[in-house]
Amino acid sequence: MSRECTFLVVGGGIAGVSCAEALAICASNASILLLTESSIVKSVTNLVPVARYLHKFDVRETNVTDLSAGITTIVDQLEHINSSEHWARTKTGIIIKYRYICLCTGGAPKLFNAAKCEERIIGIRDTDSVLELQRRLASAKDVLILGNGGIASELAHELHDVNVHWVIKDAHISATFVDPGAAEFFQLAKSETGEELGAAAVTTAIKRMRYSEEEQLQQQSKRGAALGPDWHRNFDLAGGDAASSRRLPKVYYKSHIKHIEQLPIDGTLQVTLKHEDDSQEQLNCDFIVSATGVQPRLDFTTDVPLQLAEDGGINVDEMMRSNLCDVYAAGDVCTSAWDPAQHWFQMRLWTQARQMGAMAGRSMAAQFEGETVYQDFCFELFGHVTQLFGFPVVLLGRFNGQGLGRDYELLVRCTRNKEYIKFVLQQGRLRGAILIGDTDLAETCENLILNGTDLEPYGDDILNPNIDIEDYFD
Ligand SMILES: Cc1cc2nc3c(=O)[nH]c(=O)nc-3n(C[C@H](O)[C@H](O)[C@H](O)COP(=O)(O)OP(=O)(O)OC[C@H]3O[C@@H](n4cnc5c(N)ncnc54)[C@H](O)[C@@H]3O)c2cc1C
Ligand SMILES: NC(=O)C1=CN([C@@H]2O[C@H](COP(=O)(O)OP(=O)(O)OC[C@H]3O[C@@H](n4cnc5c(N)ncnc54)[C@H](OP(=O)(O)O)[C@@H]3O)[C@@H](O)[C@H]2O)C=CC1
Repeated sequence: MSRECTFLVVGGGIAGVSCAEALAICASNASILLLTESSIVKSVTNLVPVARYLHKFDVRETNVTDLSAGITTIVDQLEHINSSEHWARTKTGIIIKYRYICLCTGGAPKLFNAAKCEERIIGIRDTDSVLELQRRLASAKDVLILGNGGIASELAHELHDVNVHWVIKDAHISATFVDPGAAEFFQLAKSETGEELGAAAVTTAIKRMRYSEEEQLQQQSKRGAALGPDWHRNFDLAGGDAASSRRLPKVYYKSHIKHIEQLPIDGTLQVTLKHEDDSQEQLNCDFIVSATGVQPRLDFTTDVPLQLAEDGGINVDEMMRSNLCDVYAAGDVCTSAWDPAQHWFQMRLWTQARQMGAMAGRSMAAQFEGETVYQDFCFELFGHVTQLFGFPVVLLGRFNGQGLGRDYELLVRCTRNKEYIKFVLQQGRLRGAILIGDTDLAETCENLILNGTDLEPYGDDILNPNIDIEDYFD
């Protein structure tokens, strides 16, 4: 059996669907085919602007047949691409002749490797994996979460009726997203949940510090698309030990797993942790959630090797082109290999999957129509809107001083249990910000970063709670 199309998009996650939708707008007369291994695809809904270039949105699961008019679909798996002859073959043997192809095959959890105990180590990616987590939780008393990024932070907050052992390499929680100050803010808020907050609790503190000082202070399914914002709202993540319901997760800082052994009697895992000071500690758990990042998914072959980045992603240029002729890539499967703008860097997130998918769609359409297209403005500024430990969080620019070396200052305002605001300043200019709580500062920060406004003359007043900085600069 064979099919023919102008544009072939592979993957029904947010990148693939955004790409196909952009094509349906920009090249409405061309044939667009979406090839995806699951009949459930993801699309963006309820897009709400948080600032000029920053949006929050929900992700909807729909059946492939409900996609916009102009997009036809095949539920199958890509097996091989012959880029020289412009055709692809699926697992069931369908040959698809295409003019342009975009690979949006996402990623898979990069699991902690422990020989003989694999069966008790799980990752979270799609609905199936959460159902598996739920199944194991039902009879579990102790769970070990390994990793310190998005998934670990969400699970540490959401799991209940189970003892949570959270093992992290760093000196503070949620290190991929926040700094030690924000981590402490979250932990305090979590431990005080339900308690009455006294007057002292809402005192605001402002602190400015050099980076180096701060450093001294802290010594149906088939495999489907990745889950997304608020996925845990749809699942009850209760364990099998109601007695532990109110206990906070136990965090093992600066630690890593040295050894795991499965006990013969009941299959429990006996885990030996090694701490930074070389001391060791043993704990038992029913299973481990390895929340240790993603690796790009490339379960197909190509006639000419794809050029991959160090992290295993397909290298793409600013037009989302790979090294193969007329082969594009977007989302978690790709790695940006262009010279990034001053305030942008790649993180494997919904937002970027959507932006890259749409960019690939526009870029392919322009190539087809013989038009010129420029890289979208969204790649000028890193922006991420999320929720952590029940708080709204906005991350902008180089929010953790990424790539700034030691040459920057931090200005922090913190109101316990209410808000945490951190400005990353370099030579008086705002280079990044962490905004936790309902701060209403996202758009102002976005402008300050993009305009490179000199904030030196305002000193610490820039975060003075009695001064409305929105009025100052709008
Ligand atoms: C638990 C969890 C929570 C998350 N929470 C957030 C969040 O709050 N905010 C945020 O910004 N990001 C979040 N992310 C990250 C976000 O989900 C991903 O960055 C994003 O979904 C990537 O989209 P994608 O389209 O590139 O890949 P995916 O969503 O993985 O989609 C890839 C698609 O390709 C298909 N596919 C793969 N191989 C083939 C093949 N050979 N043939 C055919 N089809 C194939 C898959 O079935 C899938 O449909 C979360 C991720 C996880 C796992
Ligand atoms: N709210 C949100 O925005 C959310 C986003 N996501 C996204 O989903 C994807 C998957 O999430 P997640 O798995 O949490 O990935 P992340 O990349 O967010 O975090 C992975 C964490 O695991 C650590 N790690 C890696 N290898 C090991 C190891 N062998 N032992 C111990 N720790 C290790 C990393 O440390 P180090 O960095 O030092 O290597 C890092 O702290 C990510 O792209 C994430 O951004 C997920 C959930 C929520």
